[in-house]
Amino acid sequence: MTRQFIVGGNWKMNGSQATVDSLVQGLNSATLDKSVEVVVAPPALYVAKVAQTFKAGQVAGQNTYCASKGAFTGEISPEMLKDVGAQWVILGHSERRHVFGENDALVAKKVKHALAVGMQVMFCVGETLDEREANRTTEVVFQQLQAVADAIDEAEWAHVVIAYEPVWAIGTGKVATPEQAQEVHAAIRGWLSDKVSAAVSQATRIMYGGSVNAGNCKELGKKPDVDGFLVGGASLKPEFIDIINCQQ
Ligand SMILES: O=C(CO)COP(=O)(O)O
Repeated sequence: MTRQFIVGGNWKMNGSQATVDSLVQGLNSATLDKSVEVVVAPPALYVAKVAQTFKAGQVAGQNTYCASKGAFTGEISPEMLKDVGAQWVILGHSERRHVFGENDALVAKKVKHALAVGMQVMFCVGETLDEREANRTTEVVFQQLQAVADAIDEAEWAHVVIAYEPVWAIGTGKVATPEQAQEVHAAIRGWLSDKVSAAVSQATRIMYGGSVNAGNCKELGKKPDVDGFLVGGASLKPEFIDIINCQQ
């Protein structure tokens, strides 16, 4: 089963109208590997603008709430993202979990709602350093997966990409080794086979995220269960193009 390689740029809370324009222009004019699916996730305020101007791929929101509308001050719905031209949303990012206190139950509700609306979801999982050092990596990741698996139907996995982002590797410059990434990706694929289905296990793409850059992407990308990257800091720099083209 060939899974299309996917590279996402999570811009997090960075940029301005001017820098967003120049990032989009840079990607639009670059020569990108056409076999790679590219998705960029600008801050919510810039999603509409990027959806209109970005020609090199698709656009994601970085978060949404689990309701269509209503008295939820400060939140946006997946319907709103879709309305302005985004097809994707990142959910369960470790910064949402650890800085904003989102738990597995809330993340699962958000995934369920975004899928019901017809969005594609990048669903993030990953362990903290303490959890890794206590040999709890797969226990934590499987628990995060289980919450979503309990909330969605087997067919809905077709619209989910899993992003394995070890918390200790995010924004720290400490990248997982290709072997560490492969080990967890293979465990996630095994879990999908046991708990969802063999077909979903084979078809679901698993991206790696955490200090990916132009220097380490080639080796990570060679691993059989690494189907792409979710890139933070380096997605704001010209090297994002090298990461997209890492398989050439
Ligand atoms: O959180 C990430 C992507 O969602 C990874 O961030 P960095 O690439 O900056 O480590």
